[in-house]
Amino acid sequence: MTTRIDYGAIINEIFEAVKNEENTGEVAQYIPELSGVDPEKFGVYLTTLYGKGFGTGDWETRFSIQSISKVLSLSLAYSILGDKIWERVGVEPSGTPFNSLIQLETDNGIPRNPLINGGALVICDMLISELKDAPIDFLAFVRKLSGNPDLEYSAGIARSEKSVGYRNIALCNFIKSYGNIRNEPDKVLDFYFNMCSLEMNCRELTQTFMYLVDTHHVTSNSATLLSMSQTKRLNALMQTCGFYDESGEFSFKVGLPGKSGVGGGIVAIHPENYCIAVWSPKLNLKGNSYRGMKFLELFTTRTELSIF
Ligand SMILES: NC(=O)CC[C@H](N)C(=O)O
Repeated sequence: MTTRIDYGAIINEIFEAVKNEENTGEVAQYIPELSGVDPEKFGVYLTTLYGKGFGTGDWETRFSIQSISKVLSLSLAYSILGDKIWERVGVEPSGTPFNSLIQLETDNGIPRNPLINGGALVICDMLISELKDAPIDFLAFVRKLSGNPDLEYSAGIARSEKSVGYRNIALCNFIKSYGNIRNEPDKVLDFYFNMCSLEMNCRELTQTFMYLVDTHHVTSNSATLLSMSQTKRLNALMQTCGFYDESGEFSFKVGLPGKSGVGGGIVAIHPENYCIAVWSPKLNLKGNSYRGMKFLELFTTRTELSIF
């Protein structure tokens, strides 16, 4: 089915159309180091299941992947601990912003899902307990997954976020008060800020996420990471929770499992078919890339390749 689609031509055409429209929204301001990123950056890359790649615009420029990293830490924790992780974090969409504290009190410190900040902090806590040195081991894991040994955290961005990280510090301490953070909050937060500061370009993102495209384990080394059922579950979580309180909208308009980050990146998966990454730093009011959402909506409409 997919071989007849000229991905390269379609990507270029939609890229030009979106680029010629007004670029609305704002670059994330609350992390000082991120606020200086050029708002006009715009890149796209698609990798197919069998490794063909198509890129346009600024796809070679690395950016801060921020919350997209939450899928990677979740995958690692899931591969180590299996279904035990669901005792400490839920699988329901939160319907609230990514850094919201509001449900945690009624939910006794169990975050609604692992893709909001509270849930990701609990996953970081699990990894600290399980790994010898979580920041180092996690980076090694991502490098292996991506096949790219020179991926790095951005020390500057991690430091910058930590210096104003009041919300995440509050979240981590609040969850700790319910006993759902086992390690020292400072240690958990340091790992979390490092994890979010990981930098990749659009192509590297698609290559890293191929394990979620290859749900039947036909090409990549994904079989060594997660079972087929676990892979499907991760895609289900991205479908329902990947865009915070805009997850319904993303499903409605794009129709793919995906994950966004406040650096302006979005990665989306068409299981058994392709992975696509878009980067454009201006965010809408829900914290998702304005052009990224627009591009993907047009892309799945044009190719008729959403999962629905
Ligand atoms: N949505 C995001 O990408 C948020 C990640 C960011 N590091 C934060 O914790 O606020």
